[in-house]
Amino acid sequence: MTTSADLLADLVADVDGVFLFSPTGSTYDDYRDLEDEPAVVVAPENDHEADRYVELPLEFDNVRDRIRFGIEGAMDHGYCAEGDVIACAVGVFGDPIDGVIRTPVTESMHSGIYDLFANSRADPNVVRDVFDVAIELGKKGQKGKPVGALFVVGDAGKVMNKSRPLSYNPFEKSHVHVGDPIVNVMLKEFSRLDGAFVISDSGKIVSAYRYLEPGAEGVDIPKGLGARHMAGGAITRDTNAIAIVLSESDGLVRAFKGGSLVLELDPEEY
Ligand SMILES: Nc1ncnc2c1ncn2[C@@H]1O[C@H](COP(=O)(O)OP(=O)(O)OP(=O)(O)O)[C@@H](O)[C@H]1O
Ligand SMILES: [Mn+2]
Repeated sequence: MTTSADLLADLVADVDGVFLFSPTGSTYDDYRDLEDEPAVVVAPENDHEADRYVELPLEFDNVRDRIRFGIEGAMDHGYCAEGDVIACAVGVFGDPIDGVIRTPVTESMHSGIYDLFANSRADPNVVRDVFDVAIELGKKGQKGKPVGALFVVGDAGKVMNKSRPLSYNPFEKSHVHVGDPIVNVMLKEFSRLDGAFVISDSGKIVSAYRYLEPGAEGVDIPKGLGARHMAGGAITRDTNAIAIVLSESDGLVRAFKGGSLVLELDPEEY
């Protein structure tokens, strides 16, 4: 007689590695002394001082994105490689781990989501802060109305060279950084107006109201997206910046790098 537990055990049979997504201390302790390869911890902080650790810069409510991020990060650290099969223990409904997902490490897992944070010119914390602003703006809108916004992050000198002002720059002589508490308020206020925000590698807001003029050649952007997304995508091909775009029409936050769409998030899920 086979029990359902036997069948379910097949899910984790013969895996090459176990990834624990934001485990509690006691869960991590249970795995600490495994005979096989130690588990990889994927979490916002390395609370348990795991030897094999991938930092999660955003919560990634979408479990697929979370797993993709963890696997790409782990590949980058040399914790797994193409062809491996991984058991990912994740919290789908909340904090404690409540699910296990078996996934092979394949080229198609590689969406560039890790690369976006880890290998951008801008500081990963700056990238995260800009995502936070875009997500918050997407949730709340401006006085209840949906707003769109375009943030170009990193390689600011080159971005400035490939753009022109649409209006006076309110950040001209200021030294405001994306992480500053006042910034959320300011960016929300200015996002009602046209153009892009330009942000430096270290998070300084260089300009608002920039009209981007990149070459649109060789840009691979899904059909149906308009000028804001096209300009945002294209500038990331012409420069080493990344673009984070909040769409006024569908409310989604998208990120572009190297001229391609690498991430799509729904602010309502955060
Ligand atoms: N080249 C550009 N540089 C900076 N901002 C731009 C550029 N092109 C368009 N925008 C901004 O995007 C706004 C919306 O344009 P459009 O509707 O064509 O874009 P979209 O990609 O469909 O974005 P949304 O999904 O928010 O509607 C414009 O009002 C303008 O503020
Ligand atoms: Mn539009």
